[in-house]
Amino acid sequence: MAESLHTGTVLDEIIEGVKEDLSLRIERLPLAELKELVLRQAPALDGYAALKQPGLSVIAEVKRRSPSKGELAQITDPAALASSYASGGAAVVSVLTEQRRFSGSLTDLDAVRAAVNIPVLRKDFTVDAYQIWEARAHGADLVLLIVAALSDAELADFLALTEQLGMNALVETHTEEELQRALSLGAKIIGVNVRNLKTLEVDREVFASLAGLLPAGSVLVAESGVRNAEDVAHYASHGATAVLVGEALVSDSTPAQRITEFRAAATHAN
Ligand SMILES: O=P(O)(O)OC[C@@H](O)[C@@H](O)c1c[nH]c2ccccc12
Repeated sequence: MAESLHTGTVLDEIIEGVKEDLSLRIERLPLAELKELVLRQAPALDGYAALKQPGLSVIAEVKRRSPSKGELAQITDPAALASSYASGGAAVVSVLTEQRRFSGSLTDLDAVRAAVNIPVLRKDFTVDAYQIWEARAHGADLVLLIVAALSDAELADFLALTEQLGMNALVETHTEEELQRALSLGAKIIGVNVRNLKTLEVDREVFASLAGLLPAGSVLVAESGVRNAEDVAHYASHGATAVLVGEALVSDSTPAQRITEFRAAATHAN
């Protein structure tokens, strides 16, 4: 286990709850049965290709609440929200499935999967291979792997499993050390979360400082704290190939237009 798991941070607390909820699901549906469901799924869509398209890609998130801000929006119809994201030109829809802090669920993931034909990211605190099988069983094409929550051995295992399942991983980093670990284990899609998950503080400058360390041509996602087109232009000018946006989209009355505006802002930044 990573050292961070013993220090009592927000991340540690979230993961504790995730593990408790997970053990109940495993009791209800053992891994062998879950694997049967995966066999019945259509093959995963290519999330890497979707993010590598020319221009800035937007990963638009279905996010009900957050530990730092509480409820963000009353999302009564996650399928309709996801459809509007797709119509605005989102490359990928992210669905938060963590229940205790983010009020997400696999039900939200199912609804979104049925509503759109672009790649879907299951956004959760992945600490067990079971969650990756589960993501695929529910039609997700990508999963989030948070480097701060995983040992090298776990990260390597989980990357291999996503590949085996035809999926992609968004590998989230926040420090140079985490970035180096992600790169040395062969992560293809790197995320830089400007929010520190141990303290929940946002520092947008973290993005530029880590982006500069990456080889040219990397698929690089700027995560968190996108408030407006200016923030998007800022990340794009520092090398983001994609931005991951939650709050600014769920709290907007016209999210499709907002996505179109974000994509245009990046064109001007380069
Ligand atoms: O709502 P925002 O500030 O646009 O952030 C979206 C996304 O980056 C954030 O939800 C996030 C990034 N990494 C995470 C890991 C777990 C849970 C949530 C997250």
